[in-house]
Amino acid sequence: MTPAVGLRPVTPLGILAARLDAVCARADLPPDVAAELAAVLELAVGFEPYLEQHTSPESPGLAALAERTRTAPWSGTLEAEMLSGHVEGRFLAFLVGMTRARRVLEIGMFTGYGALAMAEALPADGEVVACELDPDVAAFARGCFPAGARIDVRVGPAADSLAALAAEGQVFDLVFVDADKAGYAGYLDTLLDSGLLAADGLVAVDNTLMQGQPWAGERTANGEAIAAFNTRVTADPRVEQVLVPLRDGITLVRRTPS
Ligand SMILES: C[S@@+](CC[C@H](N)C(=O)[O-])C[C@H]1O[C@@H](n2cnc3c(N)ncnc32)[C@H](O)[C@@H]1O
Repeated sequence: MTPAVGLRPVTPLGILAARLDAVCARADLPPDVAAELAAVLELAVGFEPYLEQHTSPESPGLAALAERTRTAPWSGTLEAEMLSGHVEGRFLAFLVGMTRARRVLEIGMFTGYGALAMAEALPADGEVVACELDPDVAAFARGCFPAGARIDVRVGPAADSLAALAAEGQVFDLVFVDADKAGYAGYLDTLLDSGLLAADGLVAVDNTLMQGQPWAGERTANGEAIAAFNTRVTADPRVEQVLVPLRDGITLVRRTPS
């Protein structure tokens, strides 16, 4: 996604472009190095806008939700950059359509962009259940959803919501995991072990590139958590997976065919 004006880059490519831009601005570069760096910068800067331009547009409801999120006064651990956005939303909507999902679960809703993108792609009898820890952002999301959006919001720690959903006997065809990174391994175990994930269900796990931290530079706590999750899931014989380099990385996971 193209970072909106004022938003800091949060994808490996966005960070790469910003760092290259800073290097290119240096006045002490030899002309041939400056010319080569400028060409590399052009490649990096144009990549994510090109994806946006060649992806079907977002619905008016999603565009309005994204604008309200960008202009809201965030504080604490929540920030506008958390929003998944146009290209990722379209990707999630494609997953709903391709898997013919009727029941979708989101773990980590924020202002509801991913939840609404998936809900828009559901058949008439489908539903999204979206888990969110923060009651204020859950209320913000509810205020953004159009009438009849078919999104059941569960407020509280996702581990508790998953236990409740499992106790209710709920089963999901598609699950989007996008909450606390340290919780990812536990969420995947619960989905696989509790019956929450349909036998042929698909799990999409967000931020599995975590701004490049698993393989480059220093790691934050989130970088450590994602590196450990990636190592664990790759070695897990219960599942097969592919890491799609969209935005900050989305790993698609499903049970290994028997
Ligand atoms: C990256 S944002 C989600 C973005 C959203 N999926 C979208 O499509 O725009 C992560 C969200 O997970 C929530 N979260 C963090 N820890 C959580 C937990 N333990 N249980 C439920 N939600 C949690 C945060 O409050 C935040 O709103």
